Amino acid sequence: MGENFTTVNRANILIVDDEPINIHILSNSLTEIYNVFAVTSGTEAIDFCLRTPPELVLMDMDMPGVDGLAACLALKECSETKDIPVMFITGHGDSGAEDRCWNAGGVDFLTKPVNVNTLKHRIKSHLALKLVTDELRRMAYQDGLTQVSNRRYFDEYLARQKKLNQRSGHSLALLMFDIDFFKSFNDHYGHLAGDDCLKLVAKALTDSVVRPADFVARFGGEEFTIVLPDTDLSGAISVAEKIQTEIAMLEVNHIGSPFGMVTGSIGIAVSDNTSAEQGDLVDSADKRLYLAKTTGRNKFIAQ
Ligand SMILES: Nc1nc2c(ncn2[C@@H]2O[C@H](COP(=O)(O)OP(=O)(O)OP(=O)(O)O)[C@@H](O)[C@H]2O)c(=O)[nH]1
Repeated sequence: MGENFTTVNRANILIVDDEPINIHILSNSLTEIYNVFAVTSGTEAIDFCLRTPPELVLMDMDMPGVDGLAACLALKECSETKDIPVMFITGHGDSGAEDRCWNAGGVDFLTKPVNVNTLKHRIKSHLALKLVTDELRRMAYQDGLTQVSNRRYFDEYLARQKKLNQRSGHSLALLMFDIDFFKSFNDHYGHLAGDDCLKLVAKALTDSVVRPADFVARFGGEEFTIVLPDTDLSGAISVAEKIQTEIAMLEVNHIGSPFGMVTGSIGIAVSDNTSAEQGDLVDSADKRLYLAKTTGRNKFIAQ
């Protein structure tokens, strides 16, 4: 004994098994260390993971209806659940069954009856690995200064939303936001104050959007983008107004601006089935941002 299994304290683990007795055995050996949840079918597992993604899934292979392999494949195909590690636990010890589990996207394979000690070690190791990969993924996709998503993630997210938007026929809105007279802000208050200002603006932008699919990213320098899925022109305009209010509420003094305070300009582009944007959404939003800049700043332009 003396082994410490709590590297990832109270991680959430989902057990998927159609036999309550198996759930009972596994859950009894893990509840002291982890938050253990259980469902009895592949369909319930997918629903659970979409609503409250656990850190790890222990998946039975054979289940009536959607079996473990199909459930794992479905989890791997969905962007919200694809990074949840799935460990298969099965009565089949043959290499064919094992191959099917790995091919479905499983990260591990244990045969019944499960050796509880082995199970705990394997879980601990997978959770430690997930912690590191989650952190690396976060660093790869987040802007280090403002903590909002970076340009790389924005490109991926927008491409994904465009595809969804084409399939559903719903509208997709994009806002480009740029701080006004930011060069003179840096020149007057210094670069560190400029960095603080960027952080405040990023927070104000994040506070301006409410839906889970709404997305804020730093496009580069003092320019940010906001992606609003399933949002039409009037929805995009109301978000732009909210952004202007939030930025005004920051009350950051800016002596080099005619407005006396930090403000921003916004270009809005919306694509939908009826009035598809000519060309690229980013390009359209950028052109309108430029127009907002050249016609006074501290405003938004939508068409
Ligand atoms: N502090 C700080 N400044 C940055 C950062 N990234 C870009 N900038 C500054 O943002 C300023 C952008 O200046 P310009 O592109 O001339 O735009 P502007 O002064 O805001 O003028 P308008 O956009 O026309 O209102 C430059 O001085 C950059 O150095 C950053 O990460 N931190």
